[in-house]
Amino acid sequence: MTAQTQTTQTETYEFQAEARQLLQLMVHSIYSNKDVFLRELISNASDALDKLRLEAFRNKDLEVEIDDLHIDLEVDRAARTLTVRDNGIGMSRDEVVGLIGTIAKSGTAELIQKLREAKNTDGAASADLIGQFGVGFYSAFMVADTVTLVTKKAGQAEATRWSSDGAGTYTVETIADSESVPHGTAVTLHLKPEDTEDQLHDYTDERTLRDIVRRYSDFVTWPIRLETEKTEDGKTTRRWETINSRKALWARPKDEVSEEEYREFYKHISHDWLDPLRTITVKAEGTFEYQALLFLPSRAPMDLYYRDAKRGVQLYVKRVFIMDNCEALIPDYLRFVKGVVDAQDLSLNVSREILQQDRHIQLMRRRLVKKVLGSIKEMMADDRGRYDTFWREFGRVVKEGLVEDPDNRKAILDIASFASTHHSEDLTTLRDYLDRAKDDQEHIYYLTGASRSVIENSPHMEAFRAKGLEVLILTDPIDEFWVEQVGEYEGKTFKSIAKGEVDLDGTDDDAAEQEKADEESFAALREWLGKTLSEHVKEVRLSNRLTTSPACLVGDTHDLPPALVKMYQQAGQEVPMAKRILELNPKHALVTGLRDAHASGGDTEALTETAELLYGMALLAEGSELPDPQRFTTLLSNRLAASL
Ligand SMILES: Nc1ncnc2c1ncn2[C@@H]1O[C@H](COP(=O)(O)OP(=O)(O)OP(=O)(O)O)[C@@H](O)[C@H]1O
Repeated sequence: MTAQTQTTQTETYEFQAEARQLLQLMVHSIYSNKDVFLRELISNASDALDKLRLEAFRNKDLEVEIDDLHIDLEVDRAARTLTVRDNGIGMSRDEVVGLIGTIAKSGTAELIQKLREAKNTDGAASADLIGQFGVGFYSAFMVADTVTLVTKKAGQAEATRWSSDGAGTYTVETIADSESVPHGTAVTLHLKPEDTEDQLHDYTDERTLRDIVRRYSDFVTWPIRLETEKTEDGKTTRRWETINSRKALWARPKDEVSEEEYREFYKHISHDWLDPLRTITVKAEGTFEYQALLFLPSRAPMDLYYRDAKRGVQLYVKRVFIMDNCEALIPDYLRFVKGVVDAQDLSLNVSREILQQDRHIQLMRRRLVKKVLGSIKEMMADDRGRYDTFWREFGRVVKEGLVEDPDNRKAILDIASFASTHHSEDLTTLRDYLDRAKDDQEHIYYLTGASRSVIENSPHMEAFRAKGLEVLILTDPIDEFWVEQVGEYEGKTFKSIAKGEVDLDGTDDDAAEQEKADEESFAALREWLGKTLSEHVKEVRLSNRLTTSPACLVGDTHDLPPALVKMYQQAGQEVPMAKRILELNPKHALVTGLRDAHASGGDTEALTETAELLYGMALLAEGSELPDPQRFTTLLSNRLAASL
């Protein structure tokens, strides 16, 4: 943002690049339902009133009147303007520049990139994308050519005027006669001409405004007022009329609230433009009374995986807004849940620190978590399609709970689903996995890796495929952590197929005899290979998990898997990489050939090179990196050249 011109008081600024790009999308209206601009402006005004009431309560020196807080819609039909005015907290000049001229949200750049791509192909897709983000104030430019904002921060003397046509720049000036400006914010829209074909309605029309407010903002706790005209006996009078019912939705009995009201409330608090996937209501009576109205969104927000991702639950105390992003109420792994919790018996002065320690709050949090997990479970049973959408969007985050929240492990595993070798696309629950398994199967087999195809083609999978045993395919980074910690589900232990020995079924006598013979005939090779590859592996043994590959690498049961070690190392922790075990397929020609060449005292250098190649191939087959790719390719190309 750079100041280009400067008069005594008016400065022209450029919008931050990302803000400019988003604005352009607004001006060119990628979103078909333009009425929602009013919801966004009312929502901002309502937040500003909440903030002022709280500030006045906390700061007794702030001399402001808070008995008559409201949002006014003012219409000037002749000038074709609509003003949304609140007498809330207002903004200082610096805040106007910082808050309105820039977008400080994580993920903005990615969103714009995606929007650009989607816009070229599909308008609906881009509207969907913007829905995940919420553009708030900027949506005014869908319906207005010019937007002017006059604001004065409560308790300060200076008032500021901001104005822009939504192109590259905006102006900011300090108002000379600041005294006469009341605290709060007035946003004036110079409306574009009506164009019903483009769903651009006449926003100076009383009926239109009433309808939009009733539809989107009825439950806003502050009065939304409209100046109406009445002609009686030839005399016209004007008066302010409150046009929203102001009923706090969470306080009303569930059966008296329509689905649509819940949906609009969700959009009001979440700034999401899509409908929620599920609505969850909680009511607790007794010594600690509270009500909660929570929602599962239908789409993951852009910033879900950023460190500064906010939690979506707001805390109210006796209908008074206290704070956004209340981390004491909902754990990190449910950070996507949006909603409101209204507690009766807390002080309005409650701070984040106090909340963290409050025993009642901890109990409340536990109950909310149970309710959310329970609701997901219900959705799994009664609406599988919705559950699948939910899990696709949020499953990765929910699985963090397996590590973060040991008390709810079972409940989380109950609602989790996983890719598996049972089906190429559909996910499976653990319950279904166990139902398909043979009664005597003691383990839930899994393999972690970078992608489905790497896992499916890994040599570790061979014997399991041959025996028709189902293996879970775990590809999310978080999977590496929880499988290590969770241990079991319904008495069956999780077992990595790349760790420890496998004993897939009782071996018959013939097989046992064969095994014994193999052990003897490969003993010398194993010993020699163990020495030759000692830098890389701690042991060489015969495998019964391979059918087609010559060799694979496996970990000891209690070793950390290499991917996990790498993650810890990237996070700056010193964790040594444990050497693994090289398993040989005694039926593979390369392995028997190597045994024979070694037994007959073949060229040591050539044998050593073959050993190195064998180790390298085992790494490649499981999708790991080679320690020295250059050397591997040299050895391999020499071999290939010699064979031609
Ligand atoms: N009427 C208002 N009174 C006081 N501050 C306001 C008002 N309108 C906007 N703001 C400030 O400007 C900021 C940006 O508003 P904007 O509507 O663009 O985004 P938002 O409401 O924070 O989030 P979202 O993009 O999800 O709607 C707000 O967070 C608020 O601090």
